[in-house]
Amino acid sequence: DILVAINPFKYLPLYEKEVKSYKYHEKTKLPPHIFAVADRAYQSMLGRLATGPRNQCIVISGESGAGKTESTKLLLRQIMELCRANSQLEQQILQVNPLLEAFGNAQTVMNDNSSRFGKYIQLRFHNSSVKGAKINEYLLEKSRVVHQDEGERNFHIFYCMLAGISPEDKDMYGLLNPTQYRWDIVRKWGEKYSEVCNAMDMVGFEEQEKVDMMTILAGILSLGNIMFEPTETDALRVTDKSMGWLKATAGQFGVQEEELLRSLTCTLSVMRGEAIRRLHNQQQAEDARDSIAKVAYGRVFGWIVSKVNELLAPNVDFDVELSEIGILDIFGFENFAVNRFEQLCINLANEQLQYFFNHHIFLMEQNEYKEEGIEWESISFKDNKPILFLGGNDLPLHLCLNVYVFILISFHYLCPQASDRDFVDKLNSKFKSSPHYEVVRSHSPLFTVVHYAGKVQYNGLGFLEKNRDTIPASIRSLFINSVTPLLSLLFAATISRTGTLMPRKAKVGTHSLAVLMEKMFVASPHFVRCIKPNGRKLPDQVDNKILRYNGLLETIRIRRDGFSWRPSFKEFTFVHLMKCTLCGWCLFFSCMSILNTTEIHGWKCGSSRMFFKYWHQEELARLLERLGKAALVIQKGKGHKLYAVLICVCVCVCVCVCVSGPFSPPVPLPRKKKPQPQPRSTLPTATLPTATHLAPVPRPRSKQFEATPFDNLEVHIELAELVGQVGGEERARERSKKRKNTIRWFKETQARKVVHNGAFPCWFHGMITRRQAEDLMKDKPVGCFLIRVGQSREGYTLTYKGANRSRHFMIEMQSNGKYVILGEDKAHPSLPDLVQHHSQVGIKPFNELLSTPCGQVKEEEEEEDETDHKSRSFPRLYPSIRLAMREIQQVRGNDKEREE
Ligand SMILES: Nc1ncnc2c1ncn2[C@@H]1O[C@H](COP(=O)(O)OP(=O)(O)OP(=O)(O)O)[C@@H](O)[C@H]1O
Repeated sequence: DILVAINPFKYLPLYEKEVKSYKYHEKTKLPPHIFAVADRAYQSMLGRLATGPRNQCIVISGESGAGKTESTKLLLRQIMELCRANSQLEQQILQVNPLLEAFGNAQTVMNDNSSRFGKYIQLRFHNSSVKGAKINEYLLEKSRVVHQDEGERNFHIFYCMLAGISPEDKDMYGLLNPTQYRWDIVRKWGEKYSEVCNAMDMVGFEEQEKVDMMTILAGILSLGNIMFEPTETDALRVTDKSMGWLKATAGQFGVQEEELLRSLTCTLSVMRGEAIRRLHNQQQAEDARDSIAKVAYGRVFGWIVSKVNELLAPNVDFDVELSEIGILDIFGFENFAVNRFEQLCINLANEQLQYFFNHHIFLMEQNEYKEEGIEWESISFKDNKPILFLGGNDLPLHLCLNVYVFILISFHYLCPQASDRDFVDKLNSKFKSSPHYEVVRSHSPLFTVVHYAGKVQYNGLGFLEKNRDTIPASIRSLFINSVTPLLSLLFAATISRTGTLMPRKAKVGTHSLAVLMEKMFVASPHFVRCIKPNGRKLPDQVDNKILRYNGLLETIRIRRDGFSWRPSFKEFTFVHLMKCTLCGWCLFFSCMSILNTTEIHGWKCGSSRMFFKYWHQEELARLLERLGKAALVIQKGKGHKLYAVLICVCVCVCVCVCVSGPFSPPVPLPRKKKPQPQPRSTLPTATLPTATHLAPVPRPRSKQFEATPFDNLEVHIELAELVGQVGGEERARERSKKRKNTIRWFKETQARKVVHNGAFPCWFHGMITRRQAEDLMKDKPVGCFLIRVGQSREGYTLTYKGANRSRHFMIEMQSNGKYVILGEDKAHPSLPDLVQHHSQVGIKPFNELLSTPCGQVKEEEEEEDETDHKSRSFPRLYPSIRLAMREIQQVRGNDKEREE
């Protein structure tokens, strides 16, 4: 199937809850929808759509601003919805997009939120639940950090950071007002910053890592403000005004100021064992400055991606086989006023994708009709192979090297001294007679490529340098020796040909688009073609020519007349017979006889495979399901009672789960009446029955760890109850061990964070049981809540008094020390923060607010907790950053005075 998605450029109520819950694979009459693509990919991966289980890939294409990124987000959301297992991993995966968007997207003239990198997201599943995710990123447009054409902006993260950061953090990182930076950073993106920080917390970044990364970004901005001037000798110097910026950059990058200056103003090379120093002229120094910024930014981005991959790696044994759904969202086709190296890469990647599409939809399909003897009137299409590949070679697609890439690489190896002009001359002489290339007569090294989507003129200036993309060894070793471990790690790592950060040395000649193509070729593809209805980004307006371009009409024709599902006889009988075999039916039936038992029409039979229209697959899946049910009834009748019992048990469990809801307590089993918990005078809150007694007993700070609300009577009673039962002693010992461990974990790692002004907040009830929590809630108003420590696991549970019963929410502890209510998308640095947040933002699924703390008797004093401040992370060279910033402010002050 191919989904044609037209960008509405306005809100449409198409993605609401009820639309999400449609069962697309069960209903054929539903209109086309991006959620249906998600559903089809998910069900096909599980082998539920009358096909065997297979890896899937969803290819999203279209020009810049056509809606690819939005479609990717909707696909991800829906797939997560379909495999909903309420695990934190799903929320983490959803947070990856805002994170990558902040660092990899920017405003362009074509799109206010344009992806400046390509991504292939691999979602990994075991059975029906998601187990991990991996992001592959391609060709980040790093040059944007130091240069933007008119109407274009820098990466979003810089705006977010400067607009959203608190004054204290600004001081800590060494940042000034946006207007103080030469690289354009003036727009306000306040809220986005907290969104990005939350995304990092949710995914699992450590606090110190975040601080180091933000400090590097601040360093990139400071670096941009370093200016040079010539001296009487040959050497260059940094202008007086920008000396402070040099110091700030050195502090932020964690390197020596003199060494940074040296690497900007000269190049060191070793010849025959002798070190030779070559002084830079002003242009070379500025180029060195810009290239450090580009490389540092590119590596930070690569690190974020590899960190995300590490944090979202599947946590399963190696021998567990995982299935996969891949989603490809690469930047769309681009044609700007000036098109550079980056545009050529982007457009060639799009060309390659178009070829993949043509290959699947037109070539493979029509070839199959011919080979299998199906009657077919051939549909012509615009083949873009000649634009892409070296003429006449018969290599498989993923091994073909693009002609331009080929020439660039050969230039790089064969003529290291060649200029950009030489490169364009070479292209001119090689392709002058090609219908897909036009020579441009000009002093500048210009050339035109006739792409599948239109003509684009490129400016070859800087092509060879950008293709080399190397940094001098002296700069590399400067950063490897940085006191900031993150920077040192970033520069010690190698970078693949497309810019991906590789912890170990990349294989020479890795052609990552080829690897991607290889992955996609072995998966079942689903295509989403995004269409930009007009170039003015306006809703309700469609330009006439839109439907004619990109071969859309031919695509629609082949979909209407063709057969999108073409299983071999073996594949078809495997699915339809094997399933039936389980119920003892139709063991030796052929494909034909299977189909003859149905009322499905319009399919065709080739010499080795079947040919079906797109709707046949769904109809067959429905028939199969009906057969499966019938088989169960028969099995029951034949005396397979065990099956029947098992099925009944499953149905009962499902019904129970559905009735009780995702967070509701299990139906309480009748229990022996227990004695009411008795208060222990020396311990606070946990076991005390009335609100007045629930007030925390303030204690001197030094004693806080001895006086946690633990070891209450109820625990001992429960344990005592177990002793005396069969195997009870063993179980009691086990439980007691678990509790002791949890208490130790709490005292050692948590107590400090929960304590406020020397006491535990009154909503914190220590280690009480679920039943105790519910008893405490009995007469409380709706909105009342408490937090308790898990009895057998290191973590917390929030008990909430809902409209007609108490609900229990697990609080997930992330590896980076953050707290998240399971299923929520906001991470919090502490439990008090979590409580504070959810007193204003409702908890899903009923949007419930925490309004009354259970046991609250007195207002908490508004005093800042010192422990909070002590545990903060700081940039490594914080004191020198402060000194430099003071110097910069002083210079600015002096300038102002002089002006006045
Ligand atoms: N389904 C949609 N509903 C409403 N608005 C949409 C939708 N899809 C896209 N848009 C609007 O169009 C803008 C551009 O979409 P998007 O960023 O997804 O384009 P793109 O194809 O990914 O572009 P690029 O290749 O430049 O990254 C969005 O910022 C949004 O305003």
